[in-house]
Amino acid sequence: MTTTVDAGEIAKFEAMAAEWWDPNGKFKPLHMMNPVRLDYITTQIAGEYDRQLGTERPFEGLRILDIGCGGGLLCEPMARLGADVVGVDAAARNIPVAEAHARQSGLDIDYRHTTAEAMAEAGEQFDVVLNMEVVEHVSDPLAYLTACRQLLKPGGLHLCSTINRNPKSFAMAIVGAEYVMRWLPKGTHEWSKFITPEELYDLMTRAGLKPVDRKGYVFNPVSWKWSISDRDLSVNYVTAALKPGGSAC
Ligand SMILES: C[S@@+](CC[C@H](N)C(=O)[O-])C[C@H]1O[C@@H](n2cnc3c(N)ncnc32)[C@H](O)[C@@H]1O
Repeated sequence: MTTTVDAGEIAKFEAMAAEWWDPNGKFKPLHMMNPVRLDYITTQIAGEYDRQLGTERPFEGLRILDIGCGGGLLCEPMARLGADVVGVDAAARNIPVAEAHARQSGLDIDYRHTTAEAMAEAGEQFDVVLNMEVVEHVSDPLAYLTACRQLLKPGGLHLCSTINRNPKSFAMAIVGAEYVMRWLPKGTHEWSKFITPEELYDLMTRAGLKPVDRKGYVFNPVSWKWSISDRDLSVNYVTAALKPGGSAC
């Protein structure tokens, strides 16, 4: 089995593992983006599986995999919405941090230290694969996305966010976030590993997924808030894709 794990990238996340749940720590940008990420994720899942947001446990009965789950910033809200959640990360130290937080929150989440390809080889299947801010950290994005597709049931939903590659994303995501605002440790991101939306659509298609939507996440420095944009995918963006075959419902 080939691995898509980039050991250098994983070492960076191992070193920061204790800070996952500190809103002012090294994962501050993810905490700041979480409301818009969750807005997109919940809307897409509810639309695909015909669930009513605002009701109690609308995701009951859905099996969701959060691949590259980190400390569980997305697993926990999915579990609160009633989903059966598996969180997987290649960085071993993330797992006890995520488990301890879920325990404190009274949530039952199945966290595992493994990889997408190992899970796919074991034949695991999910209704939804969340693949948020991970693809820019793997060694082989095509092999990684192929494993993500294998992990979906036919008709299943793949949600993937990452960072565009252009001069603006270099200025914002690396110079701005790492050197000026110091939201992230220097060296967290490698600009050359960023992926344009066109490249991601092409990779997903080659991996056997059918892209169906893409949106940008845009930061407003005046309101200090993130919002979702139909047009501006110049830095952070998110995509939805389906595994062909079968019906999602
Ligand atoms: C930027 S963090 C995103 C965490 C989480 N998805 C979120 O958005 O809150 C990237 C995570 O992906 C994990 N990771 C990187 N490469 C991976 C791989 N090949 N398989 C599984 N996890 C990986 C890292 O250990 C890290 O926890």
